Amino acid sequence: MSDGERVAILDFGAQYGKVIDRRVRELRVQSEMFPLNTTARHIQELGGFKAIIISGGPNSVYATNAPMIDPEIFTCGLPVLGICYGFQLMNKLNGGSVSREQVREDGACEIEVDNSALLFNGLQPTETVLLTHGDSVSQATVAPGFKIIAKSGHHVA
Ligand SMILES: NC(=O)CC[C@H](N)C(=O)O
Repeated sequence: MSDGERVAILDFGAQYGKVIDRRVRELRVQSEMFPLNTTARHIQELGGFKAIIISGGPNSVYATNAPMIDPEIFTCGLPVLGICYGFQLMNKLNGGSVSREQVREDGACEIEVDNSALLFNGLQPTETVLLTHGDSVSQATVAPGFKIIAKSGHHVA
């Protein structure tokens, strides 16, 4: 990205929202955090945004009053990275579904990564990451047109 270009982070209440912000800035890309109800139109009117990140959050997409997102976020032409709740919401709103697992994954967990995917360039095929979720998306529930490029399922801590 060049000067003046930036990433919009929609904050769904993750404890690590500020960490996402800091990590993006460490990549020398400007970022700005917005409340979860920010519209795609608002982001476009501000100008200069080249991508959108949707953070995680404490809710389940099926909970009563689960926070929603402007669906135009997914059609406004900007690439979108959904993390945790953000990813689950993205999957649901694009025709997939989300299921509640018997066992939560919290803490350090091993994940398998398709490091031929651009997003994971430079990572090892197996990485240890911090997870906190009870809902999941699987091959059976992933939205049409989406491709799974990382998966969890093995607790290591
Ligand atoms: N980390 C998150 O965003 C968690 C999302 C959701 N509450 C879950 O348990 O799966």
